[in-house]
Amino acid sequence: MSYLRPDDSLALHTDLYQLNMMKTYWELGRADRNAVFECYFRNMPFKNGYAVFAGLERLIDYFQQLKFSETDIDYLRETTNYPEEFLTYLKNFKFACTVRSAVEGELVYNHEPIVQVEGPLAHCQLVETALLNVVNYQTLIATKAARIRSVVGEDLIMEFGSRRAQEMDAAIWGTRAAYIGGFDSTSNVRAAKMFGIPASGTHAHSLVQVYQNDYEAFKAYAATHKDCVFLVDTYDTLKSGVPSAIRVANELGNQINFLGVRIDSGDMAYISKKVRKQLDEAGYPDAKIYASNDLDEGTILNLKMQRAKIDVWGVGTKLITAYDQPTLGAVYKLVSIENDEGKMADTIKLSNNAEKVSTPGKKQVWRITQKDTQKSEGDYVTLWHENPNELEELYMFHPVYTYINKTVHNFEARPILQDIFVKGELVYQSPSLQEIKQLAKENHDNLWEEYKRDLNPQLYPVDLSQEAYDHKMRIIDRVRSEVRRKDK
Ligand SMILES: Nc1ncnc2c1ncn2[C@@H]1O[C@H](COP(=O)(O)OP(=O)(O)OP(=O)(O)O)[C@@H](O)[C@H]1O
Ligand SMILES: O=P(O)(O)OC[C@H]1O[C@H](OP(=O)(O)OP(=O)(O)O)[C@H](O)[C@@H]1O
Ligand SMILES: O=C(O)c1cccnc1
Repeated sequence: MSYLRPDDSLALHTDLYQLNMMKTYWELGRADRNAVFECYFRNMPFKNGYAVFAGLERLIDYFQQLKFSETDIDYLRETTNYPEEFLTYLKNFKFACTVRSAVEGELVYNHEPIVQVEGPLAHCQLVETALLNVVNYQTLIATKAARIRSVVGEDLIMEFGSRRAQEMDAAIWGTRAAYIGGFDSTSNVRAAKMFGIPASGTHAHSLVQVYQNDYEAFKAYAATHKDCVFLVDTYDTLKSGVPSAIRVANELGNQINFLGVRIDSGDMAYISKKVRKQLDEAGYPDAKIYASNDLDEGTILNLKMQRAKIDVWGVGTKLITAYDQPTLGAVYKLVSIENDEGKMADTIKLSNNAEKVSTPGKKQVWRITQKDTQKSEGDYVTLWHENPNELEELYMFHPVYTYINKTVHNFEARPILQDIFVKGELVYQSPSLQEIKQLAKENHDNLWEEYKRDLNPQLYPVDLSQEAYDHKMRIIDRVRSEVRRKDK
């Protein structure tokens, strides 16, 4: 394959402007200044009440392998005017940042840091693109999956998205994210092998088209497989598909496990009820009805409302492409930088849009839980040195609409950002994927119902500490008055 060099690395999986900024910092002696960047998103995906964090595993792999290869350096030499000294600097690059992050399966919310990178400015700058690439996609898909899980209840959900995913990486990592968010299995065998996710599947219309007859096709499949789910809608579900499935099941008896039938078109409420009746009357009350066809949480909820007799859901396109919202919109902003005196100076990005004004300073996010209910009261974003556990009561207020406030007593505060790398060394032991999935489920179970509803959930409070708020206001005033002075 001509496009992949033998030493292909992910170091160039970055925007050119990151390398150009690195060059500026390097040439002017700022590359090693300590910097803090934070990643956060501004709006809740799918207008959901929570998001499920995913992507850390791949980020860990990325940071661990982050190195410019020979051919990366050759490529830059050929295509840019970077001087040899800068190329040597890149060649010797060894990632030296401290990375703190929410763990996978954690519920996260808008306007709070979910990943923080601290270390040499040039290193922090290089990783922005890949970090956002991974977190934006995987957190989006895990959240979509959680929405779908929340409407199916205890039913099985199979991930069918690979053929429609935005390329191969998305199929693989989207599947993993979907599993974290609550899916039970995947049709993608490679993803199943890589991550230990159960692989599952039925068969396609092509099998029936090959035999040009439902009965012959199901008989062929049954002769070669013990577990059988027959796809019954190629010609006529009620008149041909289901009767043929029943005939094969009757003929083969215990030689097969007749698990059920799949429907993939038509009015699935109406058809599934008829199919249920046919299966029950034929003596197969345990045979399950599988359904697929552009399903998402909206259609599934609607089908449930119509009392569709569907037991297992196959979901592809609308999950893996996050059909109704193609990106999480997470950003990565500089919040603090070492100044000429060697002190950290907190920085801000101003905007006319209050939502887009960044919050200066290195921060921690604390999940505030009532001790008696064990339910979360909201998240409290503090400057790094603050610890709300030292307080008797906590005054929490909306960072824009400050009249929305409350005082919380008898609480505990759990830090969300965990140390993953310290000065380039991995210090975090990743849990198994099963443990991550379980954590996501427990977090979801422990959330108040009003944040979990599919439509118009309550806004989960993400508040700034008084100190973080005052600090932000002071910096806004200072920057504005400096701009005004220069303008005169
Ligand atoms: N009872 C129902 N209530 C609400 N939505 C449904 C119901 N039955 C099916 N749907 C959904 O309606 C859409 C129908 O899509 P479409 O018109 O492509 O299906 P079809 O014509 O039956 O099948 P195909 O084109 O794949 O042969 C799908 O998203 C499906 O999930
Ligand atoms: O509908 P999704 O949620 O994406 O689930 C995956 C779809 O993939 C298969 O269809 P196929 O590729 O044969 O296309 P078609 O049934 O849409 O024609 C399967 O029968 C599902 O319909
Ligand atoms: O196994 C299935 O039924 C399946 C797999 C991928 C896409 N659609 C259906």
